[in-house]
Amino acid sequence: MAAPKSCALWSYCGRGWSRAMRGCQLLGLRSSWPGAPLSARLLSQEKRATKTHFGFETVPEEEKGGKVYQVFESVAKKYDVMNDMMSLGIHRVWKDLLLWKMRPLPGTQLLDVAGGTGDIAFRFLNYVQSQHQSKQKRQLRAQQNLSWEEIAKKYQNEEDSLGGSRVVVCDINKEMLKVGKQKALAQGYRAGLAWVLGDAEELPFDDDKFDIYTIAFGIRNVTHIDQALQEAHRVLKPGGRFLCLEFSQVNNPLISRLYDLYSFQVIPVLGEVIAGDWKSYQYLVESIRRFPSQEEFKEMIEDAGFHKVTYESLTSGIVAIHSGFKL
Ligand SMILES: COc1cc(O)cc(C/C=C(\C)CC/C=C(\C)CC/C=C(\C)CC/C=C(\C)CC/C=C(\C)CC/C=C(\C)CC/C=C(\C)CC/C=C(\C)CC/C=C(\C)CCC=C(C)C)c1O
Ligand SMILES: C[S@@+](CC[C@H](N)C(=O)[O-])C[C@H]1O[C@@H](n2cnc3c(N)ncnc32)[C@H](O)[C@@H]1O
Repeated sequence: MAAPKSCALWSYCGRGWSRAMRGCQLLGLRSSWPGAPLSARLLSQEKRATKTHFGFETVPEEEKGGKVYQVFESVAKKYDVMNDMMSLGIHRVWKDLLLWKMRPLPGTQLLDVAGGTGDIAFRFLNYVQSQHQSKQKRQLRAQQNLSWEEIAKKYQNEEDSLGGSRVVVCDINKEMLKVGKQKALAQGYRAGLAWVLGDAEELPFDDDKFDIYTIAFGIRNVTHIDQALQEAHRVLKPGGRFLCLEFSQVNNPLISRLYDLYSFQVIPVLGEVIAGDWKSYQYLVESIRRFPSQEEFKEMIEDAGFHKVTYESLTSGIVAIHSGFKL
């Protein structure tokens, strides 16, 4: 597996450090190389010693990104079928609920980070298209004197059918995006949709670009969650909304016992049987247990500068949707 080029960038913690590293990269330098300035080498050694978690494993920070990349490269082709099997289709309801919470207005510019195979983007396009069609129907009913040609013209323009709304799917993994693009082609999604390879911790977009930022089942995999949240804040327009759908903490002790049983005894077995990949699904359930609780995550979102942060737990807290605004 070839880790993405931006792998070296995973070994930073703050923005300044990231920029310095990027500068070194552009100059073809690495801070660990003997030719690099002493201060950069010392910082690099310090960073190398910083540990994080990959599921229940403790790993050096700079290794986590590569490991996560491998997981999703490995599961990409079976990803959608696995989700339906493991969740008995419930993940579809959770994703629909995210859209209902979002209620995008005509002309919404959405960025779906860690968008993978496009589930959120396709739901968004369906939603805005049906909203726009209803609006057009209402307008047509009000303009009874239009000719048939004029009516047909209104329905023909594909770009127009979305009322100016657009979605950009951004994901770090080429294989996940490849599967997503194939799905889009097969299901006839073309207009208003773009696919971008990029890291949630260092988004390849200008400041104040998007009305809504979504991340579904993605942020748990990011090495520096605080950095990803700051990036979300940066790319949103003032007034823009952050929405995150992620596994969370089950508070009912009985459900929690059943959930643990299902997670640890069933999910990796399904992973092995269906996708031939026990390890990736073991990582999935372990990473869920490592993720902060609803309240802790809410605080992290507030720390990144978001206001009016709220959350809603779904299915007894198996997942939660967090929402916040950039003011
Ligand atoms: C590598 O990384 C990943 C790979 C991926 O493919 C996906 C993701 C990201 C995840 C998504 C996009 C979401 C979709 C994927 C999942 C939901 C899989 C993860 C699943 C869990 C962590 C477990 C929770 C699942 C659910 C609540 C869905 C519903 C499932 C059931 C109700 C289980 C029913 C199954 C059986 C009855 C089969 C027999 C099971 C046993 C013998 C074991 C014992 C099990 C039980 C007694 C029942 C299980 C009970 C629960 C799960 C709790 C029920 C809770 C309530 C009803 C509130 C990715 O990062
Ligand atoms: C469980 S999938 C979620 C896909 C999709 N959002 C969904 O709900 O089905 C997690 C995705 O996060 C992506 N990912 C992991 N780390 C990332 C990062 N640092 N930046 C962008 N995407 C990342 C993975 O490549 C993968 O496609």
